[in-house]
Amino acid sequence: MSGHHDHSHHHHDDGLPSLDEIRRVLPELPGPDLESATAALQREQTLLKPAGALGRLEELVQWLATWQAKAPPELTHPRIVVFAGAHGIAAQGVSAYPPAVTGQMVQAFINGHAAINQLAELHDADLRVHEMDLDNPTQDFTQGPAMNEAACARAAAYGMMAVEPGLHLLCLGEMGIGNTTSAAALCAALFGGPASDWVGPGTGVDAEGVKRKIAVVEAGLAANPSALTDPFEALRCLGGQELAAIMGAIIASRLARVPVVLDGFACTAAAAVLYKADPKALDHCIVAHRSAEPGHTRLLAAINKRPLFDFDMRLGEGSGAALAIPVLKSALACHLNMATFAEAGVAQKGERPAGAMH
Ligand SMILES: O=C(O)c1ccc[n+]([C@@H]2O[C@H](COP(=O)([O-])O)[C@@H](O)[C@H]2O)c1
Ligand SMILES: Cc1cc2nc[nH]c2cc1C
Repeated sequence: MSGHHDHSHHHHDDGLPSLDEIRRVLPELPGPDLESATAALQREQTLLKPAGALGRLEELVQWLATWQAKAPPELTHPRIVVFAGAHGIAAQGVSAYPPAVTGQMVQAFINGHAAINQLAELHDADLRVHEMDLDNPTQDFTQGPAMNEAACARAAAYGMMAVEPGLHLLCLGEMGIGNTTSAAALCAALFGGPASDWVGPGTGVDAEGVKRKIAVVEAGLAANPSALTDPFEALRCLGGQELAAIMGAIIASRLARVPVVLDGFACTAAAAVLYKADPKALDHCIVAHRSAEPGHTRLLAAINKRPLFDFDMRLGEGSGAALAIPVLKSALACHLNMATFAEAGVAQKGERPAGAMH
């Protein structure tokens, strides 16, 4: 030990946790609450339906109970958080839209003009939009790390602050022109394989654009050899502020007992950083949908997640995650309000018919 003033863990003067401190929380994250899971399962088994007949709706209620640590679980306070970040590589022509759209869409979210506004309102979810330093895009990662240690840690800590105890569900989303290129580079660093395995059309670039994206991802990996050595280093070198914030929000949710719904490709890529550091770190997360972005299918396999639905969506901004809210509410309404066999006076499986001859 080096005495009282050990500065070896990159403590920042701003009092925010460093990436190393975030890394060291992972082994200490709370596990599943099996008591609540069991209580929810026991009620499920009494309800008026053939055993297992509500399929994944039954699983979802168990999942809510397990990670809220509450039986029955609740879903009157869902929150949707959208983090917006600006990417240096957006200047390389990797998106079908100009970089300025990131800030313009933030304004649209504030004005209630976007798809996510409609979904949040329809499903009574509290929508929060966090704009992350849009005037200061990350560095172009083909030239070196996208973020320095402090910027990445600050973004992660900012994401952690978007979570409060008492929330029943957190739906995560992102907005960031260029971030499918960043996410593809992150996936290639985390899981290997050629850049072409992870790159797709994003907002809708043509075949030439996809080639350009592949070249940018390859150049990014070549310029950041350290990204292959560690998941948090991959995030710092190839990620973006909104992706670091999503990573932080996932950890904070686990600590606050808030189950998490992940959205599409970039959102899942940010989560995959944690999976790579500790496969149990995403046990409190579900992936709402399979994005139309082709790399998402490979990414879902890499983190061992099965999405709830596949609607060919590729919007981002938390839209897929928001669509999981009515599914979860439906599952919970059945769990809370159905009658039991006994209450309804309906015969159980294998019960002897009343008055049957023997
Ligand atoms: O959610 C997805 O899977 C998804 C797939 C393609 C594009 N997006 C959205 O489009 C933006 C990134 O696309 P791009 O082409 O600029 O890299 C970003 O704002 C995302 O929210 C989102
Ligand atoms: C218009 C537009 C809306 C979006 N929402 C999330 N990503 C987006 C990208 C674009 C281009």
